[in-house]
Amino acid sequence: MPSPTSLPSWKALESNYSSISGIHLRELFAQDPDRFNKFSVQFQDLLLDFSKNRITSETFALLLKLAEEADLKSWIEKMFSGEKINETEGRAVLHVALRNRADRPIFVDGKDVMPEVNRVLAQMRDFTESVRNGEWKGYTGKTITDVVNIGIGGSDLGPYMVTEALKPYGKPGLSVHFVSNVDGTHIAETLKKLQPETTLFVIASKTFTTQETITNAITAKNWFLETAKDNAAIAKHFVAISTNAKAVSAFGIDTKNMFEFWDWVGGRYSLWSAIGLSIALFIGIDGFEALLTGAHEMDEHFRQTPFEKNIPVILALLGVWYNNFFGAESHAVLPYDQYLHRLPAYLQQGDMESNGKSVSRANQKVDYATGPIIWGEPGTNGQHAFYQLIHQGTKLIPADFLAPIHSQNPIGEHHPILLSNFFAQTEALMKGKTPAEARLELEKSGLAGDALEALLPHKVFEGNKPTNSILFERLSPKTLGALIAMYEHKIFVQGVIWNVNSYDQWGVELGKQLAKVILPELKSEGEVAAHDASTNGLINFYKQVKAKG
Ligand SMILES: O=P(O)(O)OC[C@H]1O[C@H](O)[C@H](O)[C@@H](O)[C@@H]1O
Repeated sequence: MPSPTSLPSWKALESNYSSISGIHLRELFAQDPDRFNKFSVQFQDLLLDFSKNRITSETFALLLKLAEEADLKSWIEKMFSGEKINETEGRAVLHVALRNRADRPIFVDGKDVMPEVNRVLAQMRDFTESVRNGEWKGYTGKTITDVVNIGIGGSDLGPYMVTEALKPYGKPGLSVHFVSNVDGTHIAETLKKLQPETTLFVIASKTFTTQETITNAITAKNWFLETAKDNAAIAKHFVAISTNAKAVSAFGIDTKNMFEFWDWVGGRYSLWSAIGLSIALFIGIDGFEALLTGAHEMDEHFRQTPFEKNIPVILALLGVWYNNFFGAESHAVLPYDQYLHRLPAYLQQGDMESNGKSVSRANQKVDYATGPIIWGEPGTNGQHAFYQLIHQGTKLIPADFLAPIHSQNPIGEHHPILLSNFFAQTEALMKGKTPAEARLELEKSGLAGDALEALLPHKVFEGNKPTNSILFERLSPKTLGALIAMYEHKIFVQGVIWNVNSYDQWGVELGKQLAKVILPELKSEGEVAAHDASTNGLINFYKQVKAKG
């Protein structure tokens, strides 16, 4: 696979960029009344309007050509057929198998993975139903009222984001909590609200070696045993989700209370696996399967739709366009739905841990930009915080706006007000306000002379800021599944174009290694001198102040 910058379409895009970078989106809309129809796609209840992007038909054609030249079609087939495309770890990448509702056989090392996937799903069904209908009892015979998922990264962000997003579908009387941070405050504040006899702990860790998760799990176990005083009671209150049965039983959880998944499921792609147990407990297994169905349908759309109508492909190509040709460093995710408040955080791991790479699949340092910085907040909160910078700052921030047509809480005028802000913001970002328009407004307000001239430049909006608008009927489990899968495939396509392995994460290792060295130093007597002056200084300052009590 050659460097993307050597592809003919890349060169053509460079000259396309030179010819269109001076053109304003206003002009593009004025030139072509059909622009919305040309640059929007509908898939089921979801509409993607990408007409407010700085592209012409020629740009779009060249971007599609880039996908062809990057051999995207065959990469998609490689992923869906279980090829080991995570080369540095020698693993297949098969989150699509977890939601393969068509049960199409998918082989890894000559073995169809689907029977195992279905077995664990059936185990999740049995377990979640018995907890939800009260058959599963705690050690004193009470039903479970609280589920605490202990996990971090991919073993936290997905289930947390989804249970927040699907709150209206949750079972009344059953609450879910998430503890991820090793900061004792996280678990302490969570446990304050809970009773050991009605609490179920779900210890979620692919490796079951993650320091934060094991530390939190031990604290949870100690807290539980302080009251239960009987190790046999653990079986009723602790279950594990992992690929590492040995470590699970070493921790003291019976492996019959373990839900398995496999090394071909990446952590940040694992909410579809048993890692989704807390989701299934909260919304029920049928709701969880609806989430899988939504994702599966997006998978099929991605696999089978020509690139020009393929939503993940289009989003990915537009991202490449801004990242590599306009030099945009970040990408904002702006959900106009309070239930999606954790989506930006979830996508930070999904995207940044996947494509935050600087070495190519050819094991060479890349000389082009790869994954963007992902950030965002729900609308309208963001409008009153950072939109100023998007509108009038010096940086180009492409953004995704997402919203449901129907609110789950249709109270008074709230939802039309929310959506009017969505539409207004994307319009304002696109159109801006010209100096002539701003002047007219100021004149109408009675301003004149030097005062007007001084204020005028501050009142001008350049506009020409690109946005994607993604509207969907309502935030159901199925639609949410489709939305998440849409972003997963967007990330995949960008990884293919940038020629990086989106499925390893070596960059998280160094800090872990060094923390292992520092932890005993914090506990030992005397000053440390083994690090650089800054690190020594910080550690010794900590020790001095700590010693004072
Ligand atoms: O599920 P675990 O094995 O506990 O891993 C939890 C997380 O930690 C790692 O350091 C990785 O950065 C993440 O990709 C992973 O999701």
